[in-house]
Formats: sequence, structure tokens, C-alpha cells
Amino acid sequence: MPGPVFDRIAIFGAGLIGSSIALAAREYRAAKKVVLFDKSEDVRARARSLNLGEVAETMEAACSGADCIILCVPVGAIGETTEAIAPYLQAGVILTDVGSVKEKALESMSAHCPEGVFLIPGHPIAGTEKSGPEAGFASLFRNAWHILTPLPQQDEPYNSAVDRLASFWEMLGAKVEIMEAARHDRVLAITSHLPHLIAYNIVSTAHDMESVGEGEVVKYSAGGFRDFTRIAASDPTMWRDVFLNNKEAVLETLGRFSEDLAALQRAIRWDDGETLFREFERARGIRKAIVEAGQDTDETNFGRNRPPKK
Ligand SMILES: NC(=O)C1=CN([C@@H]2O[C@H](COP(=O)(O)OP(=O)(O)OC[C@H]3O[C@@H](n4cnc5c(N)ncnc54)[C@H](O)[C@@H]3O)[C@@H](O)[C@H]2O)C=CC1
Ligand SMILES: O=C(O)C(=O)Cc1ccc(O)cc1
Repeated sequence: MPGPVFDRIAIFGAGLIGSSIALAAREYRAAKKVVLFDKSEDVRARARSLNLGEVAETMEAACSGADCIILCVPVGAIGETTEAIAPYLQAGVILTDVGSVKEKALESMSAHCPEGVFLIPGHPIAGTEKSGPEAGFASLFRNAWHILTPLPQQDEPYNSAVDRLASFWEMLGAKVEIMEAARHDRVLAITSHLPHLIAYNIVSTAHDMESVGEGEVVKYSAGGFRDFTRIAASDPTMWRDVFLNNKEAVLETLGRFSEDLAALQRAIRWDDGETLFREFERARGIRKAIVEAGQDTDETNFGRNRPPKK
């Protein structure tokens, strides 16, 4: 077993992701010491009583002596958090984040990041619809992807810092991929951001239909709708920030999606069974290929680890 990658990690934001990193770093011995800070006094008190690690009362105390700082705040708060901690960032420290959008996260961190700090944005493709420090669990990142979007064309000692950060995430059980930030944002727009938008929308539409007297929509909903309601329970602050910060890629993807949806709508209107059958068969084939390629098994879990039953 390799020893801890970091002596001391400082986690800013003790919600679902921050608390999961704290628990995992301790359980899998990826860091010798874990310190957390949250701007909310209430969250700090809850993190303390959950025994997530040392909870600092100031940003300065959290940063002091840390060799890796992980920002686990909503994407819209990454810039202000970096600005607030900038005076306490020593040369040689790794500064990373877990934001669901990478170009804007990089922009907001680099605007305030002092020279000599290794800025390496990242995103665990693992989560749940829950938020807050109670929602975290150590196995969240196991077998899930962790995407790092390092700055382009760097050399030593930056590249070694990237390797160290990758080793840290691997110790938490993740599979690390290196990707360009813009590409990350385009890929996640279709695979994660749009599905969340659709879930929020379908659940509201169904509820509105119920209230205009169509009745019982939610009561008789089958499995597919239930999954949408779970996703629609996700944190509104986090998702507002995702859409405002990945605007271009999401609007582009939404345009394509709406066109394809309109084609299906048209096929239904004109009793065009051939088109419907062809499109459904094509999509079904895509799912079949994913399963056959072994890309959706317990080991390649698409980041859908659940908290262990108490
Ligand atoms: N929820 C999910 O499934 C996933 C979330 N992410 C990303 O992780 C980040 C955190 O998300 P969650 O842990 O789910 O959110 P959360 O709502 O559970 O926790 C966020 C915490 O950040 C704190 N916070 C906000 N502004 C702050 C500031 N300026 N300084 C210090 N603390 C501050 C809040 O008080 C809260 O405790 C987001 O950027 C999100 O995009 C990434 C992968 C999955
Ligand atoms: O709970 C779910 O279904 C998710 O999709 C979790 C999730 C949310 C946001 C991310 O950036 C990554 C994973």
C-alpha cells in the first residue's frame, strides 16, 4: 500500500463532495491530515459533530501548512473563495476544485491564484441528489471517473504536481482522465447538465398538469419518472451555477436536442411509425453496445455509488 499522498489537505465547502473527500481521504489513507472550512457556521458545527476531520474557524487556519487545497463550493463561489484564500496560498501548494464546469472554474481560480501555486482543476463524475455534510460517504468516488483539466503545455514541476493529484484521487478509488476544459464542458453538457435540466422541467410540468385537473400524474408514474424526481431533488444553487457557467455548451446541446425532439413530435403527429421505430431501435442499440462493451457494470458505475445502508 502506498503511503499518504499529502500531509495535509484543506477542503473548502463541507457539503456532499467535501465531506465525502474528507471521509475517503481518511479511510483510504490518502492524506495524513484533513482540515475543513465552510463559510456557514452551521455547516462547520455539523461537520465537527460528524467528525469529518479538523474543522477550522478561519480560512487562514485552514490553509496553514496545507500541501493541497480542494475547493468544494458551488461553481459560482469558486472565484470569491480563491480570492479570499489567495493571501494564504504558499508557492508549491496544489489548488484544485471539484466544480461540474471546468472552463469557468479555471478562469475564476486563475484570476486570483498567486504565482507558484499549482492550479489543477478537477471534477469527480460521482455524486447524488443530496447535499450537505451529512450526505457524504467514503465510497462515493470508487470506480468513478475523476477528470483533471490541467493547464496546457506545462513542464516540471507542474507535471509532477498533476501526477500527485492523480495519485490522490486514485487512492480514493477513482479512475483519473486528463481532458481539455472546453471538451469537458461540451461532454458534460450532454451527459449530465442537460439530463438535469430535463428532470427539473419534466417534474414541474407533471406537477402543473396535476394542478390543472389532469390528476394522479405523479401517483401513477412508473420507474422512469421516479428517476427524474430523484434528480430533480438536486441542489438548486449548485445547478443554477452549472447552467449559468456552462451557458454556451448547454445552449448548443439544447438546440440539437430540441431539433431531435421536434422530429419525434412530428413523427407522432403524422403517424410515422417507421421513423419512431427506427429512432427507438437506434437508441436501444446504443445502450446495448454500452452494456456489451462492459461500460455499465458495478465496476464502471457511471458515478452512481449510493451511501451504504445504515
Ligand atoms: N452534488 C453532486 O452530485 C456533485 C457536485 N459537484 C460539484 O461539487 C461542488 C460542491 O457541490 P456539493 O458538495 O454537492 O454542494 P453542497 O451544497 O453539499 O456543499 C457546498 C458547500 O459549500 C459551502 N460554501 C458555499 N460558498 C462557500 C464559500 N465561499 N466558502 C466556503 N464554503 C462555501 C456551502 O455552505 C455548502 O456547505 C459544486 O461545485 C458541484 O458542481 C461535482 C460532482 C458531483
Ligand atoms: O445523482 C446523479 O444522478 C448525478 O448525476 C450526480 C452528479 C451531479 C453532478 C456532477 O457534476 C456529477 C455527478
